[in-house]
Amino acid sequence: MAATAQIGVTGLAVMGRNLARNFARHGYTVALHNRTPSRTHALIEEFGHEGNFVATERPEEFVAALERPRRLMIMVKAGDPTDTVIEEFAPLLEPGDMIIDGGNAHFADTRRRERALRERGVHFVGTGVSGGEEGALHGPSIMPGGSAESYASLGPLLEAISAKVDGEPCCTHIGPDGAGHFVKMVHNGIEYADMQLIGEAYDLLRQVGGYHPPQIAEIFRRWNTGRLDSYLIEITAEVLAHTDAATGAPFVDVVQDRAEQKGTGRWTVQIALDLGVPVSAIAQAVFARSSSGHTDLRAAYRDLPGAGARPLSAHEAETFTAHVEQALYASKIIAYDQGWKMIMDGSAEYDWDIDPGAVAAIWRGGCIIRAAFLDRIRAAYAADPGLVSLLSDREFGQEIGGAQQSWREVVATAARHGIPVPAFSTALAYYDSLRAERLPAALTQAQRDFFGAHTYRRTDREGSFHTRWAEHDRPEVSA
Ligand SMILES: NC(=O)C1=CN([C@@H]2O[C@H](COP(=O)(O)OP(=O)(O)OC[C@H]3O[C@@H](n4cnc5c(N)ncnc54)[C@H](OP(=O)(O)O)[C@@H]3O)[C@@H](O)[C@H]2O)C=CC1
Ligand SMILES: O=C(CO)[C@H](O)[C@H](O)COP(=O)(O)O
Repeated sequence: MAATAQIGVTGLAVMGRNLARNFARHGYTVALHNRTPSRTHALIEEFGHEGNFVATERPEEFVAALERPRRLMIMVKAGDPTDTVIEEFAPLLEPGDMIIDGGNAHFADTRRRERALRERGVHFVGTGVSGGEEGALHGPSIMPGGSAESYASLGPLLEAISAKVDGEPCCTHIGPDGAGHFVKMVHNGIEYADMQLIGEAYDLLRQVGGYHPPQIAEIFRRWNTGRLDSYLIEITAEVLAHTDAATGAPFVDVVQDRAEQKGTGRWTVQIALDLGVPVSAIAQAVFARSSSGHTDLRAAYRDLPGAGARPLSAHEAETFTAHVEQALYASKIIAYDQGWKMIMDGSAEYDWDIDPGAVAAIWRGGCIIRAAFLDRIRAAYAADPGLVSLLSDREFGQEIGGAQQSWREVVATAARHGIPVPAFSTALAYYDSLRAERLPAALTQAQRDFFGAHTYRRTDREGSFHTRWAEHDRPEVSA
């Protein structure tokens, strides 16, 4: 077989198929492979006219169809299937060739795979891809890791198929080995938090505001023309305006209220715990999904006493809606701030040298969390590349300051009406913890010293100290 393809894609389910079509639509010849050949043939039959494809069935044929250095993209189910596919293709490759894993792999797996393939001279490029099925076809946000050398060869192809904002590609080299998959993982963690916050806003507008789903869809549409302008707000309006054809009920009412997850949000929280980064809004979003699925616990708690929601008057509901918009925006700033802190701490831990402004820039288009807001984050890092927190940026600081009274009103109202708002309230608690002059952490340290002689530091002098709590006069000693 002649080596005519600039890129090959193996794994032709929703993502791989559309990425392959996107490459072909940009003029690249694309070799195709899938474990089950019928998917390859279906793609050719339906979309073969869109560009130059080389359909293959055997791994040897697939590799032989690729120009050197070979660029072989894997779009299969993350986890063991990715290792299976690597083991199948790696022996057929030569030094300088590239394997690009565009699946949602755990970055630790990517680091392991990159190390192993580097020993054979093959570049392994763990690449985050976001945008879902449509994004894959029309322009996703792409987060490649791996070596700078591999990016020099691969970058132009990925940039060509990525989304564009102001003419700039939503793709950049994130950093070595697992950096791309790490950043994609945090993207998904933020995605979980954003979705949970939007869900809480919807619940409040419905149960306290007394609005029906189509009215809430209108509110979201209005918000989508302002500072909350984002893909997730846009699709929420579409979902809420949709009527179920079978029952005539609002579609949202016929969907079971048990949220599922594939794992990237959970990984974000697990890794955040290891890094010691307090991503509390993301964690609450993960826990909210898991508690929604605990039907046994929900049945056990259902009849317990609590406040019930009492809809407000129309006039009060209008004021309340404005408060909810402020609370949603303020909480969103916190969730993104936590995500960025995690990216920067991960970058320091693994020596990746990630550019925080570049991450904001490539998330402005193509990805699920794309939002007008990301351009503001990009601008904040452009103004101060060493920004410790988004809230150190004057504009974000002023905005959250302006929103905080409404935010408190919303969290208090939710508590009074018995509406769970774990993400709104944890975001507010995070804000208040970090701005507090003194925290009860002092008491925690004293308790730890009492029961475990763990020592404490004093406010008035240097050093570590221990109080001998069991002795009568409780003497303090230097530790
Ligand atoms: N769906 C989405 O919105 C997004 C998905 N992703 C990630 O992209 C990747 C692809 O996702 P998606 O398109 O949804 O497809 P799936 O995750 O559903 O994976 C299906 C593909 O994996 C192949 N596959 C599964 N097991 C094996 C195996 N053991 N050996 C070889 N091939 C195998 C299937 O082949 P076969 O046809 O033979 O069964 C099929 O091509 C995943 O890692 C996913 O996490 C990333 C961003 C968004
Ligand atoms: O990567 C994605 C979007 O960015 C995928 O859609 C992912 O599956 C979303 O996560 P989950 O299924 O856990 O909600």
